[in-house]
Amino acid sequence: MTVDQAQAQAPPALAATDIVVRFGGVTALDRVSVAAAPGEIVGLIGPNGAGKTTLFDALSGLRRPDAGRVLLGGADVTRRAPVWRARNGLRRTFQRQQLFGQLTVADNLLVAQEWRGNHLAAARARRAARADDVLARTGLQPLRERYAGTLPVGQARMVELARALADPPSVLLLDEPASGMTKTERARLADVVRETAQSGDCAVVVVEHDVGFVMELCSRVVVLDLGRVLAEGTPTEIRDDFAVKAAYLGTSLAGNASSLDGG
Ligand SMILES: Nc1ncnc2c1ncn2[C@@H]1O[C@H](COP(=O)(O)OP(=O)(O)OP(=O)(O)O)[C@@H](O)[C@H]1O
Repeated sequence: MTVDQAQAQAPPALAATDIVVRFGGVTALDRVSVAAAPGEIVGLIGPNGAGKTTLFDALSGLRRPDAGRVLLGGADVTRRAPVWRARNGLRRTFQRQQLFGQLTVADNLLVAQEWRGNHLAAARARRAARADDVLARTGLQPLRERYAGTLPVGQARMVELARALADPPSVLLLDEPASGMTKTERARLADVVRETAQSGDCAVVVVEHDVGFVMELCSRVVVLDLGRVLAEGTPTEIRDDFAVKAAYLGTSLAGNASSLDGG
């Protein structure tokens, strides 16, 4: 069975249907639906203010939608708190970093596993081994004893990703993970995300302003504009979609229209 066939058969790890979020008179999301299967990497792009972060907030439980449903592994979690979703496999990073700056890199990864609450020596050793494994996979081993708050932005972003992986996720939401990263860091980020999706059977949704990065990394792309799904398809289909180009032109992201053309 090919990966595509397996994904077609598997129930979505994450599915949101007809999500509506309003802020007073502003409809930030207007019946938005999005799904991601285990092993799939979905890109979520759109101009500033399109509703990308609001959708992540609804998916992760930080904002209760005015309408619509969020399913995690087939279970309706719409009314579940963020912590419940996190304990059931959903992890998220934020547009603005949310690291524990006064802890070391290694401790950031250990804290992420504390909710398991088992403090027997064997359990602690398992958590430390898992943190070591993730630090190695993300190239962060040399920084393990550094305070997270002292790291440059690209490395700090990688620590955020590593912390999200410290306890294996079934769904991973990444909000602008590549922002502030060097080219080398981006390449590593892409490798780690691919590996997480494939070997961890994890559904990944990536919000990223770097459209070229999204087109390279994702097998499917959803384009939001003014709180609605403007287009959805493979990177090639999205590149060819005139409406997508029109949405990007005339916004502060106009420069990315050329990324749509150039890949
Ligand atoms: N807390 C809030 N109160 C009022 N309006 C909000 C709030 N959060 C978001 N909005 C509005 O909702 C809409 C969607 O915002 P959102 O931040 O989700 O967009 P975005 O696509 O993530 O944008 P960006 O790419 O700039 O991060 C915008 O019109 C924004 O002004």
